[in-house]
Amino acid sequence: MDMVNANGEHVNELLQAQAHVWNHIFNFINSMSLKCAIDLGIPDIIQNHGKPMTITELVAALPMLNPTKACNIYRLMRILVHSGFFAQRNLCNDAQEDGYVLTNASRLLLKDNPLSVTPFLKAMLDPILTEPWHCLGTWFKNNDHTPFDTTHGKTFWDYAGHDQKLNSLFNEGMASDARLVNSILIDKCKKVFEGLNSLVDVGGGTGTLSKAIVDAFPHLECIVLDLPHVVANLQDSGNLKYVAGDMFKEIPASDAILLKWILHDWNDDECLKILKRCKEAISRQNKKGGKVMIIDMVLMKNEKMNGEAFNSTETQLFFDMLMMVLVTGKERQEEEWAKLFFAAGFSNYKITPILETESSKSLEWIR
Ligand SMILES: C[S@@+](CC[C@H](N)C(=O)[O-])C[C@H]1O[C@@H](n2cnc3c(N)ncnc32)[C@H](O)[C@@H]1O
Repeated sequence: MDMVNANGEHVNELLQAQAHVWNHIFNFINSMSLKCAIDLGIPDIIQNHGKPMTITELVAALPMLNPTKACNIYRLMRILVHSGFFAQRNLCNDAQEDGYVLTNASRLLLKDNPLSVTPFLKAMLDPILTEPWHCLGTWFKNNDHTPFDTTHGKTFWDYAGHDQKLNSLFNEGMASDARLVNSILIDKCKKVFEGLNSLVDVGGGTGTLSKAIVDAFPHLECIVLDLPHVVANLQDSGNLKYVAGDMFKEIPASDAILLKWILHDWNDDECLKILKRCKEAISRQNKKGGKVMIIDMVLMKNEKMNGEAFNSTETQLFFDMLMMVLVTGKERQEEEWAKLFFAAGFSNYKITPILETESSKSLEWIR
């Protein structure tokens, strides 16, 4: 029955609104519970058990668990079952017990999974990256470039250059995403690499994607250009070379340039500078022009955002906010990308969808 309170408000609607607010207030509990499960090694323990694992077995297998906390593990597991990271299966034993099993999402968090996203989770949920979210409101009222700068007094890139912990966490997080993209990109976009003799992976991190490209196209000479603290101590091997430098100053000459998760880190003016440096690098190699390959997401149009694909819309919006809080970048809709490409002097572009949240844009530049 639809009850109305003394103020004339519909009680059901009021309660739904309250639940909506509460769920958003407590959204961080999902991330932090997941982080805790990773800290405790729960996905790997369940995987190694080889069959559905009862709560008693799980508690017994958790290393260093304080015995007084053992009675709380089922509460952590309950919320993670609710959020889809574990499922429960009946063990068909006399006790009619349930055992925990992994889901597709927690399989992606296993240490031995070559596509594990755990390094990305550890980087994104480290307090160095989560603290700036508390400064978002302050940042809207001050002159700082990013909430990260407001919190830490320096840019994200400067911080990583001076703090080995953030440098490693971030590089490993990026490498884990690159591994997942590799597994799909090289097959789907083979044609893009055909006919190229050289490639510079600008901001290529520790070279995970470039290594896979060189393995798939052994004739290709590939340079990974990144900041000195990222490529220090990395060994060249075969056709793959590391160069320490600044993409805003100069990019080594090449037939083609790869920009994976670079342009979304920067605002439009900064992106224009990077794209111009890319064009210069290509024209030094080949007067006839060349190709810039961009791997980034294309934000869906506003009218589609409230449509059926709620999960990928939310992922895209999360990434866009992340770019605002940590760096000076943003996620872009196709029109925004096109404006940028034409402003930088490119004559054409082609978009190839890879994942729901990522796509590869290849820019043709013909002189
Ligand atoms: C979001 S990460 C992407 C890494 C890699 N492309 C990937 O997707 O796995 C951005 C990269 O740009 C690099 N970077 C930032 N500023 C740079 C600059 N001025 N010159 C060269 N690289 C830079 C960072 O060190 C970092 O490795």
